[in-house]
Amino acid sequence: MTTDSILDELTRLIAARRQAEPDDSYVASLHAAGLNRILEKVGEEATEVIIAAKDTAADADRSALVAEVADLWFHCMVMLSHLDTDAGAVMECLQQRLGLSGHAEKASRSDAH
Ligand SMILES: N=c1c2ncn([C@@H]3O[C@H](COP(=O)(O)OP(=O)(O)OP(=O)(O)O)[C@@H](O)[C@H]3O)c2ncn1[C@@H]1O[C@H](COP(=O)(O)O)[C@@H](O)[C@H]1O
Repeated sequence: MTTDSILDELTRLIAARRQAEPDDSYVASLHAAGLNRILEKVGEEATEVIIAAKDTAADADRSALVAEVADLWFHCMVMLSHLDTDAGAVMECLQQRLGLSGHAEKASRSDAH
């Protein structure tokens, strides 16, 4: 599977699981618990990414870090779905930024002020 198709498939799965029974689906249980619970999970997973990155710095094995980033991306995707958008919108945003230096973008914002 390509990276694009994995993201598309996960986006489709997450949208479909929104209608499932919370007992049958982790995604449905997050929606049922509500936005605050989803945001709590995003915060927890972000913290776990930071801890894994610190631990990884002195280690050759990146697998724990990669797994924590996967957890964070997944929970962000559930958050986007809960708020009626998806990873496709984020990809479009990133596509528009391709080739635009972060420094140049920031300078263009301060010029506008
Ligand atoms: N990619 C994921 C995925 N990544 C992580 N997780 C779950 O996210 C949870 C993360 O939990 P934590 O790491 O915080 O550990 P925990 O101890 O369970 O956390 P607490 O809830 O106790 O705080 C675990 O239950 C993982 O199984 C995921 N659950 C589902 N998916 C995808 O979503 C699809 C639909 O899932 P269901 O809705 O469960 O059918 C699946 O087919 C997968 O493709």
